[in-house]
Amino acid sequence: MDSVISLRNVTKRFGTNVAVNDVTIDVPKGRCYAWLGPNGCGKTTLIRMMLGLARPTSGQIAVRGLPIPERTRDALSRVGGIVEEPRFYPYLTGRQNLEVWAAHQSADAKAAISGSLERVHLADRGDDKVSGYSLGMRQRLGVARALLNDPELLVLDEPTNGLDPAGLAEFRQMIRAFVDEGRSVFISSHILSEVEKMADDVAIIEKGKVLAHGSVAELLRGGRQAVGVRVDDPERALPLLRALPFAQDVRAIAPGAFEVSVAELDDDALRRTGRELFSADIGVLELRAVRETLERRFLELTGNQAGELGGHAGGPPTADVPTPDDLPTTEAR
Ligand SMILES: Nc1ncnc2c1ncn2[C@@H]1O[C@H](COP(=O)(O)OP(=O)(O)OP(=O)(O)O)[C@@H](O)[C@H]1O
Repeated sequence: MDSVISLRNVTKRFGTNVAVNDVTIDVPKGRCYAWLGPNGCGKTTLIRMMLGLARPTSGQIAVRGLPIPERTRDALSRVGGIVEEPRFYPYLTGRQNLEVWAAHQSADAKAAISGSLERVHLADRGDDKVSGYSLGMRQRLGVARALLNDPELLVLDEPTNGLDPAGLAEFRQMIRAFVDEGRSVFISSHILSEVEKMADDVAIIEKGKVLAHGSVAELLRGGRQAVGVRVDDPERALPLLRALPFAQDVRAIAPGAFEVSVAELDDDALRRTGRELFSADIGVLELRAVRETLERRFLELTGNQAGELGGHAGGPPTADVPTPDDLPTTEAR
């Protein structure tokens, strides 16, 4: 596989605290790779090491095939990076900030300023002072700066922090456009739903350790699927649902609401579940396909309760729902 970043047994300790723990991954070229984990799991530390800003305690890092830190300068010549929040001179305009930065780079970087501002939809605000920018605009200006050296690889630490829904959608489109041009993007994030929409590949991290990695599609395929129903007569519905030939198990997830786990979630499973309930004259208030999400997968892997990803996860609505004694208990996922 052609990889743009390669990590081999990378560990970083701060005293007894292991911030990054024996990480081995390859980030394929031409894709968006997400490093996903809660606050404090070592995201910034890993990115700092990849950009030559910190040294690993042990292990090897290569970016664009060149070892870090020995060949950092060459390796990063076509890499744009943002570590933590991008910082700017507030009393200068967006364009002037880019000019200051480009002055330390190359003539090409200077020539790329207007194009970069356009790419991040800041062309019309480029001559306003950064002190008047929203957080989302500063994030985008950071990306514009990262684009000045025509990067093959963008490395962005929590780039969607603090963006509103419109800003998020715009950011996602921007990232996808880079990837469509054949560039590679490495982002860190603790926002599961965002990663699911934006990334091709993901590594799920807990306490500096990789719990699982692979393409988002693969990780989701391995997960649980179910038919979700809400009914007006749960007591009569439960035995009917349990008797469905394709039901693997039936979980109560809220008063009157169940999930019937199935091996294959197709229209037929939905149709037959509905028909069974209707024909027993049970009111069906809701009938839906429940597919695996990265959030569920993350919670399964970590055994965490919902919402532990720094308060942004907004987990499945199952964890705190009281469950009738005679029903199978809801597992924290
Ligand atoms: N310079 C440092 N000295 C000592 N400990 C550090 C240092 N930098 C990071 N750590 C510790 O390493 C661990 C990982 O921190 P890091 O900032 O990489 O996590 P993170 O996932 O980026 O968190 P956040 O999302 O909150 O920024 C934390 O326990 C942190 O306290």
